[in-house]
Amino acid sequence: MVLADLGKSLTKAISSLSTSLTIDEKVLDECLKEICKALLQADVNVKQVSGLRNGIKKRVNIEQLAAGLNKQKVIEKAVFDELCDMLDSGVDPKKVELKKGKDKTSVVMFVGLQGSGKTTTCTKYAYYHKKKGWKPCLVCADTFRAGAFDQLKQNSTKAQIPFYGSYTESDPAVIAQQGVQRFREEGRDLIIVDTSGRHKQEAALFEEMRQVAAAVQPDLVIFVMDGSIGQAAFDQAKAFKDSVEVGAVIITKMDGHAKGGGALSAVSATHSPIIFLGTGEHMDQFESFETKRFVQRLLGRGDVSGLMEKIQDVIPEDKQPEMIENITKGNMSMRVMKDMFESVLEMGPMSQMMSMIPGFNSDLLPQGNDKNSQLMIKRYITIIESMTEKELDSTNIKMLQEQSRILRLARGSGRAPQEVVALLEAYKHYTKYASQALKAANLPKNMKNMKGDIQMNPRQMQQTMANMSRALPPGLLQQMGGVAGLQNLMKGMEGGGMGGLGGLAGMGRGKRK
Ligand SMILES: Nc1nc2c(ncn2[C@@H]2O[C@H](COP(=O)(O)OP(=O)(O)OP(=O)(O)O)[C@@H](O)[C@H]2O)c(=O)[nH]1
Repeated sequence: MVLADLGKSLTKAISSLSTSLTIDEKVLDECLKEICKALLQADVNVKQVSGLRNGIKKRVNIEQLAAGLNKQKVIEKAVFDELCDMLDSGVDPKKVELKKGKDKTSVVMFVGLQGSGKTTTCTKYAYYHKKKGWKPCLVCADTFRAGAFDQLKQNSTKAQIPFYGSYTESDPAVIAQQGVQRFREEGRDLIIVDTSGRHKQEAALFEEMRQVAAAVQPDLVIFVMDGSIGQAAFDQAKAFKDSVEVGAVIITKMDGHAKGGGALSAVSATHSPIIFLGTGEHMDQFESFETKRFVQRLLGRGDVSGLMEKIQDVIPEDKQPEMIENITKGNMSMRVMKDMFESVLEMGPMSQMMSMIPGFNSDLLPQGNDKNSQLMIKRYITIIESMTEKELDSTNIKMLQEQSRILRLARGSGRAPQEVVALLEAYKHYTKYASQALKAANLPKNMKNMKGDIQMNPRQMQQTMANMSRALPPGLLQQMGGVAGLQNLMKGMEGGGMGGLGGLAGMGRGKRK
């Protein structure tokens, strides 16, 4: 999970309240001390930390709290609200959201220092929008770094996104203008322009940025910065904002960097909205940022809306009702199972998805296991691909388990017979428990509502996840810490594992966007 350590420390500090017999000023101060320590360790600026502390104290006046009020819940809510305030730039991210329109082309220009992850992020941003139905394309206006052209070209080929660049033209403004013109003529609706970086903020970089901006007249300028620099992000973000009209910020390298929290709060303090976070080197390690959802996740409450958004991204809308209905009724064919596996692969790393589920702890997935589970799913898909049409559409497990069939499938897919057996076992688990899980969550109804509110309360979510966990293929279950790991998890979800934040339950049911 993003900022896992900070999240753990905050949750621990809040949970400590539940172990005190009475919550008085002293207990509150102790809890606040731990919260402040965690934030300072994440490199959040001292002034901001002390502001947050005072803010919580103001919101929670222990002496004046009416008797009978649940003090712990009042404190939890105050912590949540103050963290949201600290990470809120004051600018509504919706204002900078790209709007799709008939015959409309949006031009987005990326700026940032060298090595900040700008080029990687351009492709992630293009890929993200491609999955949402846009027709993105990439223009390389970075003539400063020799390898930039090839890097962006390679990335765009991998993501199957059109690319424009030049080995011979040395003026970035000219390349940018030519690329934008070409793609406008081709009817692309999102043109992303990657610009040069420099090792440090210098006049030449800012001048070049202004020239490219004048040439392409961007609808949005996105500043990309490296999250590992912590609170130093404030000066950097401000310098870019003062030199070119920065509309939004993307913070990269939020995976595994202790200082990420500092970077987030520092950028918000410059009043620039953060719209995405980079959480790894791969194309799908990219998450949209929304303050409340982020804080919910930070405090172990998951991000159900984000998870639903991901599911919606990968399962075509017209296929959703049919797929959900089939699974709910327990009529899942191997063909549907293959669609599901493919969707899981597209959704990105398992650990990222897990961290969006309330109460799930990213620690449950041992490091490096994302790759193993993806590999296993790919093998299952290979086996399914060697099935006949009749087998693909069958829901008759007995027929699929015939020995001669297992051997034929193993030969046809080049996999071991044991792997075919494992796939059939996984299929059995899925059909049984996925159906129960969807019924418990009333998903067929909720799928229809997804554009609006998500009507799943935390208890339903726990039930759903309990069933879903049982539906996991045995190998995958093992990688998640086995049955013991899951039992711990479920216990945690029922008790303080949701960060002891059960009282904030209603807040999870907000709007999607
Ligand atoms: N761990 C991690 N690495 C990242 C992330 N984003 C980018 N990187 C890596 O950071 C390094 C620099 O990324 P680039 O995209 O080449 O940086 P750049 O800002 O375009 O550099 P210039 O083109 O020289 O300006 C590469 O090794 C990327 O793989 C991220 O979110 N997490």
